[in-house]
Order: sequence, then C-alpha cells, then structure tokens
Amino acid sequence: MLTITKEFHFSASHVLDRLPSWHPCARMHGHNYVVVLELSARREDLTEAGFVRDYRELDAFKKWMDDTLDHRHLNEAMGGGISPSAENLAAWIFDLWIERFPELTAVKVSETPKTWAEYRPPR
Ligand SMILES: Nc1nc2c(c(=O)[nH]1)N=C([C@H](O)[C@H](O)COP(=O)(O)OP(=O)(O)OP(=O)(O)O)CN2
Ligand SMILES: [Zn+2]
Repeated sequence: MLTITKEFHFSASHVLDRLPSWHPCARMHGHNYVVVLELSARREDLTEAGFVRDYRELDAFKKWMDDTLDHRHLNEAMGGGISPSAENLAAWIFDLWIERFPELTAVKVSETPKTWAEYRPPR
C-alpha cells in the first residue's frame, strides 16, 4: 500500500461536559487543533501521475474545516449530542469525508503538541 498524509490547522473552543466538574477540561477552553488526513491506495491503483490522490484535491477539506470548525465552539459545530473529545472529532471527520475521499484510511487529531488521537476503522 502507498499512503499519503496532509496536515490542516484550525482553532476552536470546547467544553468536555461529560467529565466530572473538578476536571479542568470540563471548563470552556480552546486549542490550536492539528488534523491529519491519511489516504491509501494499492500500487496498481495509483493515478497516471503516480498519486494516491492529488494533495490539491484536499483543498475542499481545508475549505470545509475553515467554514465549519475554525473559530467555532465544537460542542455546537459538531451538532451537539457528542462529546467533542479528540477521539470523537477524528471519528466524526472520518465519517463525514469517507464518501468524498474513498481512499481515506485514518484521521488524526492533536489538541496540544503532546497529544494525538487517531481514528482508523477496522478493515
Ligand atoms: N483521551 C483524551 N483525553 C483528554 C482529551 C481528549 O480529547 N482525549 N482532552 C483533554 C483536554 O481537552 C485537553 O486536550 C487537555 O489535555 P492535556 O493533555 O491535559 O493538556 P495539558 O496542556 O493541560 O497537559 P500538560 O500535561 O499540562 O501538558 C484532556 N484529556
Ligand atoms: Zn480541550
């Protein structure tokens, strides 16, 4: 398999309101999020240009992220009813974009320079 990744950035607030009230993350706070999309293809399925998919086609994802998530409150932007943890955000993004990019194999989300969550569905 051949794998490509591209990194995207946005800033947003959230409240992890399912945590106990003593937990600092139960208070409103924000992060400079990093999202990495991973796309994969077999060698024989690469495009004529030798791409899994042209990185430039991922501009559509950047536009959606800027419109939907950047400088927003994730508890609202993700539609409510789901705790906006890094794990849930990664899975939510995957579910929204797998139809548009069938080569999508994983979504990674970082909230701080030290933390990463990854959603990679079972194959
Ligand atoms: N498994 C998860 N744990 C936590 C998440 C998460 O999404 N998944 N989120 C948070 C907070 O939203 C936030 O990310 C704080 O994380 P934390 O590592 O505690 O950040 P700090 O900068 O305070 O950590 P330091 O150790 O002081 O650098 C919490 N947990
Ligand atoms: Zn947080």
